[in-house]
Amino acid sequence: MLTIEKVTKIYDKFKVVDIDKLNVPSGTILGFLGKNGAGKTTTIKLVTGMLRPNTGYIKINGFDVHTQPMHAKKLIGYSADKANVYEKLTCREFLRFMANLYGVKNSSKLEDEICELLEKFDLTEKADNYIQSYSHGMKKKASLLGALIHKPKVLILDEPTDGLDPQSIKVLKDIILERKQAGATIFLSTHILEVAEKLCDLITIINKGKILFTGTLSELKESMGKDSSLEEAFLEITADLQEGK
Ligand SMILES: Nc1ncnc2c1ncn2[C@@H]1O[C@H](COP(=O)(O)OP(=O)(O)OP(=O)(O)O)[C@@H](O)[C@H]1O
Repeated sequence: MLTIEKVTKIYDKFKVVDIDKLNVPSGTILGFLGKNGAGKTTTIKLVTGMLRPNTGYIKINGFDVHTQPMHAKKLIGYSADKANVYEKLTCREFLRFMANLYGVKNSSKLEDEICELLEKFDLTEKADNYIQSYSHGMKKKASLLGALIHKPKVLILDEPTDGLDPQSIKVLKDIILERKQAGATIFLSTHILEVAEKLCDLITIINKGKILFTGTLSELKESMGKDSSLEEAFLEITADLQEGK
């Protein structure tokens, strides 16, 4: 469960994030959508505790990210928009390191889980090569595996499909659905509306730091008063704001 309450983040006197309330229950995938510069990455950095809000609070399964950071951060798996990996490690070493960081001890079970994830993402052959030698997409996959290896209760993914090939996108979607079935909370930002449409239980649209809509896809269509696609609804909602309607 993820709770955002009265959170603002101010840069140069502007509120780049100004969220009154957002709840993502356990066992739910929320797609966080918005135009470039809408405030998605800043919100994600606030949720992961990398940034401190000017006002308000964020809770992960009831633990405040800023006043109880160890309890809250232990529950989070995070993959950044630009792959957050240690390039001087091999991918296998990186995954062991990430698991250990979150309290998972070295064991044959962990080694099996690492092998399984590497295989699913087609990284087995290069698993013992340094990440610095990887392509952009391979680094992104390593970063995603680092977020998944400890089976976090709350998974935060910033542009998770960016740079991935279609096979890996399918594998990632299946893993996200499995984690949801297991009761995880998944918060993902994306510009790929097809990903949001197919995968997400809830959609949030943010613009200029403020949430314009949160609900299911059918509620979004209902609010538009017609049977529009997510793309049409997204363009219409954000265009209205641009024109100051
Ligand atoms: N460190 C910073 N200093 C000043 N302004 C910042 C800083 N970080 C972000 N901003 C501003 O905050 C706003 C939101 O940026 P953010 O990166 O959260 O957008 P985004 O929705 O993730 O965009 P994109 O889809 O392009 O990645 C932008 O106007 C950006 O210029």
